[in-house]
Amino acid sequence: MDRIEHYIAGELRSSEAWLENFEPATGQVSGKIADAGEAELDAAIAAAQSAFPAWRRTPGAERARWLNRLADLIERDLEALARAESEDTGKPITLARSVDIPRAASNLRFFAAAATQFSSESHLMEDGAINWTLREPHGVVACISPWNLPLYLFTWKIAPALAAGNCVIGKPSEVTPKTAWLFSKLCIEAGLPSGVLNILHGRGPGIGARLIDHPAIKAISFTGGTATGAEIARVAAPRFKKLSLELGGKNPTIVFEDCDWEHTLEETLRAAFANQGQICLCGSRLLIQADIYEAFRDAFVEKARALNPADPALPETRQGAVVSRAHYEKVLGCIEQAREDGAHILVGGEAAQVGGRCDQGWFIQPTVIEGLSPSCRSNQQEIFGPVVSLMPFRDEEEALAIANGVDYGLASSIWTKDISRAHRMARNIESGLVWINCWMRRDLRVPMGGMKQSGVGREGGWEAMRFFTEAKNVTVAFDG
Ligand SMILES: NC(=O)C1=CN([C@@H]2O[C@H](COP(=O)(O)OP(=O)(O)OC[C@H]3O[C@@H](n4cnc5c(N)ncnc54)[C@H](O)[C@@H]3O)[C@@H](O)[C@H]2O)C=CC1
Ligand SMILES: O=C(O)/C=C/C=C(\O)C(=O)O
Repeated sequence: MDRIEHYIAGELRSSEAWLENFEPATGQVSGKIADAGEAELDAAIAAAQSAFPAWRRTPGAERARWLNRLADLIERDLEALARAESEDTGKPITLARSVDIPRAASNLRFFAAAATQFSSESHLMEDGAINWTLREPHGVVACISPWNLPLYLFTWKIAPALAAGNCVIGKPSEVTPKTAWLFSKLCIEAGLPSGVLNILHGRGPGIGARLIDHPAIKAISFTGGTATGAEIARVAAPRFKKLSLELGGKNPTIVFEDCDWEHTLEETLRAAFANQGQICLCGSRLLIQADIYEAFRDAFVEKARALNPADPALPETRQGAVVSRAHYEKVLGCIEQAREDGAHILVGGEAAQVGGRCDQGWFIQPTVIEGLSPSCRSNQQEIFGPVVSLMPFRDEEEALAIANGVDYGLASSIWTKDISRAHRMARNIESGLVWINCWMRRDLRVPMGGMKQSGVGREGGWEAMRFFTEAKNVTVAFDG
């Protein structure tokens, strides 16, 4: 049984209170998680504050060396980390091995490079002055990450924060704490200076709420549900803490009659069901042009039927378990609600039975539904599970009206060979990310984030480095 402890001032540290950790594939307890309280928060803040003066003065090239060293250790331990991620989340081991853990290392390497390239700007004034814009780290910042891509999103936040010279209190999801705990052991092995990074485990409404409220926290980067994002904004905004909120989505996948058929089928299936539909970028509304609606629907349903949930530890598994009992019940409840609203379930619609060691696991059949109006609950609320809703559309105008007719605006994908149409759609669609003939092709340099209730601010590339710094402009007059 794992005993998952905090990482404070360069050491592992436990708590009086403990939570249980579960393995979604078996539904069994896999370990205990220390649940941080006031004392651990105070210790972590004190450690970060005392590390900050030296860390902010550490040259970018040296901060980069630390981040690269941690990336090396992640790559060395890829197999163990992938296994831990799969056990903790229920995701297929193959996905953890090929996506989650390599991306965690890439995040660290990417922002290591950024630390060496991020520079001050200057602007000459022709009447005899020069502006010199400094970018200074905030001090102690909070990085709060969710359970769907645990180490991937944890490192996506802490890497730019550290690269920019901040000291960090990381708060991984209490649902999937394991890889952040293994990462803290790698930080100890690497000898990362004490207090530069601290990791507190525990309940969101407990230590998470305390953390965002703490006056020493100058900026908060959060990824998770929209309701939690709203609560964080309510607490943080009146104290003028800097906020980056990456929240939910109800993303449209828009398939035109001239799409590349096989490629579109494969990729829209992946967009709907990757990680059991538990990625904020997943395409949970599949809009299909009327002329091809029935043929595309039938081919899509056939492919979805073949995605049998199975033991995530097996290398051939493509669909694993959903992350927790609570989430399993939530998703099944959403399917029930769709039924009540009159949905026609084309495939799935039930819990999936996976035998053997997974007999008690939290598996849901990949589910495809149709027949609901764009405005009904199932087509408006984020389900965040293996459920996709199909809707026909006549033309671009109707596709845009459906696509934009939700409170979210995170991601969209457009499938057509007509590049002019693709550009017109991209211009008019309300989402922070638009993919044309691809889905989730990630370039770490691009701004990543959403419009409307999908969030505030952007992550990635220079956006992240700017978020984790405060601009200070110095104007120097000279005799021209
Ligand atoms: N990126 C995304 O779009 C994600 C969306 N979700 C959505 O959110 C729904 C709820 O999932 P949850 O696990 O409850 O996610 P959540 O948004 O509550 O949790 C994300 C992180 O926030 C922390 N947290 C929770 N309450 C907090 C508070 N008051 N102050 C500070 N930190 C807090 C959690 O401990 C966790 O580390 C899901 O059903 C799903 O629809 C969940 C995870 C990721
Ligand atoms: O940055 C990415 O590649 C993916 C981000 C995904 C999320 O933020 C999410 O699913 O919550």
